[in-house]
Amino acid sequence: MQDGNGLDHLAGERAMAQFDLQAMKVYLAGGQREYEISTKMAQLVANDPVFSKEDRVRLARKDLYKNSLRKAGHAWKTILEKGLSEVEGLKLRHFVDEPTYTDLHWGMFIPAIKGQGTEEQQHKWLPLAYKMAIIGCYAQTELGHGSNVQGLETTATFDPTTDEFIMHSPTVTSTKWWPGGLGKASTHALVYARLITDKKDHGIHAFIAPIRSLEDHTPLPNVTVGDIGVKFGNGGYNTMDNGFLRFDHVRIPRENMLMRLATVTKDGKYVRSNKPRQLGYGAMVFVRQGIVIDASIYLSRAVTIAVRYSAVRRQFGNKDEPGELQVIQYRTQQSRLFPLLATAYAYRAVGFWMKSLYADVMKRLNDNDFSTLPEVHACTAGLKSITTSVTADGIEECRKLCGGHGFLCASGLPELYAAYVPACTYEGDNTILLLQVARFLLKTLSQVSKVRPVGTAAYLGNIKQLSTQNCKVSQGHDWLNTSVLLEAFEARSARQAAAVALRLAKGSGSEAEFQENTPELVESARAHCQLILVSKFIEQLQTGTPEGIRKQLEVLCYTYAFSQLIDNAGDFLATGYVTGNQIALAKEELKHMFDKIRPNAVALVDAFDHTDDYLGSALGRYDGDVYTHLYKGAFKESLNDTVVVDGYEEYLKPVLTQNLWAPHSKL
Ligand SMILES: CC/C=C\C/C=C\C/C=C\C/C=C\CC/C=C/C(=O)SCCNC(=O)CCNC(=O)[C@H](O)C(C)(C)COP(=O)(O)OP(=O)(O)OC[C@H]1O[C@@H](n2cnc3c(N)ncnc32)[C@H](O)[C@@H]1OP(=O)(O)O
Ligand SMILES: Cc1cc2nc3c(=O)[nH]c(=O)nc-3n(C[C@H](O)[C@H](O)[C@H](O)COP(=O)(O)OP(=O)(O)OC[C@H]3O[C@@H](n4cnc5c(N)ncnc54)[C@H](O)[C@@H]3O)c2cc1C
Repeated sequence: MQDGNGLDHLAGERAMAQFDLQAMKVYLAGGQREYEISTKMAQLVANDPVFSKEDRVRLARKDLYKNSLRKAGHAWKTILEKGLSEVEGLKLRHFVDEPTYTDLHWGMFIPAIKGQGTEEQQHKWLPLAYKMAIIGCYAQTELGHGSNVQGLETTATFDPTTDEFIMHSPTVTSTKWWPGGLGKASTHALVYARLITDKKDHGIHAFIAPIRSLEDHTPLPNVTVGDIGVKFGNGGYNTMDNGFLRFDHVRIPRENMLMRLATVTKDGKYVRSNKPRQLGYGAMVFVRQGIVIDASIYLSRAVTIAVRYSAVRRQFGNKDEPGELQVIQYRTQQSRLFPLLATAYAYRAVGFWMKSLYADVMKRLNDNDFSTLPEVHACTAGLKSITTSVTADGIEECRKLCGGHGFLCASGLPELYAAYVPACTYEGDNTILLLQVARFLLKTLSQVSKVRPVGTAAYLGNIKQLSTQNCKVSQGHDWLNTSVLLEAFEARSARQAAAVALRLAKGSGSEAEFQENTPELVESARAHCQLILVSKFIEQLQTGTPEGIRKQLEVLCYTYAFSQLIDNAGDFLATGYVTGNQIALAKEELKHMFDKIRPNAVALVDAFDHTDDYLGSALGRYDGDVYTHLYKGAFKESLNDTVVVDGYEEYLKPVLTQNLWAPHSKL
């Protein structure tokens, strides 16, 4: 999608491409219809001055937030006026590209009501939420507890005399802290609190609490609410009003407890449904599955900037070629950049699969089949963890790949990083989530002789074979076989999981021993997730990929798998499945892959189809006209509003003129 001003500095690069660019764009968008919607919504946002991202990094917090409210309001107005569908509206908000209260309203508040509300409750709340007559947030985390959801302290005590719950924040640490949209925008909070009936604590349940007046937006009586303060980076996540919230014996009607999983009757009786209580964590599972595609999008933005810039940037030369070399020609640049490009493609493919996995589990849950829930939980938690960690590190690596200019906000990369890096913490701290995967693996292994593992854990059913047979690769091209690659990842993961399971089984079963082994447990969870990523990327390729792009996708898939193998060579070697020589052969194959990517690199990032507006980067411009725009950009800097800087008279002039006393001068 070219929106540069004519001259294409990257035309030579684009002419080298060896695949069907349009087919790749459609593939990455998830289909022809999705491609058309994306294109339309991207242009709609790019052409509307209200959505401009200019100056975002220079705005003070108050202005930044107000501007963000303006954009969110304008987005909603646009959706209504143009009669956009739900999918179009979602895409439009995506291209507005600012974290804001609507993310939580649509992404967590509504899904939680759908998942945990009875039909009657859905009937009451969803129409209000869908037309945004109320704005909701997801208020789970407190000052004292985030990861440990069972440790939350807010109470909801049932009062049968009035048929109400009394919401209360008994300690400082019980203050709700972090919920996005809570600080200034929300009228309602989905509050996770300890349910107490007749002095009995039934654990954590969800309640809808009105927190601000629908008349004038002031906090309701006995509700203390506000924004928690400025966060990391300029712009970034500061467009979001992450908030605090305290209740001082605030009464809400009994019907405001979401009662699909458990009910409190009028006379105060607590009745659990026969559904697993983990369904109360459903909104987190929903967002975690969506985060995988999101990771691909963020990483692809950074990679687009770094690839285009690396093709424009020239440093040094060699005696064999005239002029200076494009930095993308350097093997070191390729070995840092191309695996990230391949990773962005891998996460896209796996993200598509995640959507189908989620759709499948939802269908099963509707039919009261809960059998795949543990596997889906482990999968969404693990892939959320790996993809966000890799993406955050990848954005930072792309910044370094752009040299000094990457450090300028004009590169778009600092802000991208600041907006993205909290993904490693929200929706579950990444280590906590890997420990969940590890627990799942241990449980699966402990039952393997009785219960055949399914889905992404099915390979653990072959644990004996995977533990005894070693890798057969003897020449480089032996690695160019997806079964060989898959078996390597399966064997490494199975062996790592079995080793730590065995060590724990030999012990006393104490919590201390478990804690002692958590580093190995996290490593084994990571190995399992890397296997899922490689195997699902391969599987997606093998199911109906158009001819014009298959070869390139295969190259990217091998690049991804080989770079994972090499980056984790220590683990692979330690399991004894592969030898040092086999790893060395994979390294050679990876270089061959880089040679195949090189002529296609710019086209492969063009296929992500990011507009210049969405990228917001002088380095990543479609037309490659980097230097002109970096230079022009400097004149937008507020320090350059005046030729002589504000502060000269007070602070610079005295330094320059009061030279009577010069203690360091020897003259
Ligand atoms: C439209 C949007 C679509 C997509 C979004 C796309 C992109 C998103 C972009 C932006 C997102 C926007 C904003 C993000 C804002 C952020 C919001 C938040 O951060 S909300 C708060 C999130 N908090 C957490 O994630 C807390 C992490 N902690 C936990 O999840 C749990 O408490 C933990 C699992 C760690 C607790 O462990 P434990 O004490 O052991 O658990 P418990 O006793 O409760 O349960 C034990 C039992 O249950 C299993 N289990 C745990 N979680 C789940 C689950 N989610 N589903 C199913 N099962 C679960 C657990 O494995 C264990 O099982 P066993 O008994 O061992 O079998
Ligand atoms: C930008 C942003 C937006 C957010 N939005 C929301 C929101 O909308 N709604 C909401 O409810 N919450 C929200 N949160 C909160 C978020 O979900 C929590 O911060 C997150 O779940 C991590 O919990 P924590 O802060 O308690 O971290 P902690 O659990 O205190 O983690 C601190 C450190 O301790 C380690 N650790 C903790 N327990 C263990 C253990 N058992 N074993 C080993 N290591 C451990 C962690 O790995 C981490 O390194 C948001 C957070 C951020 C940053």
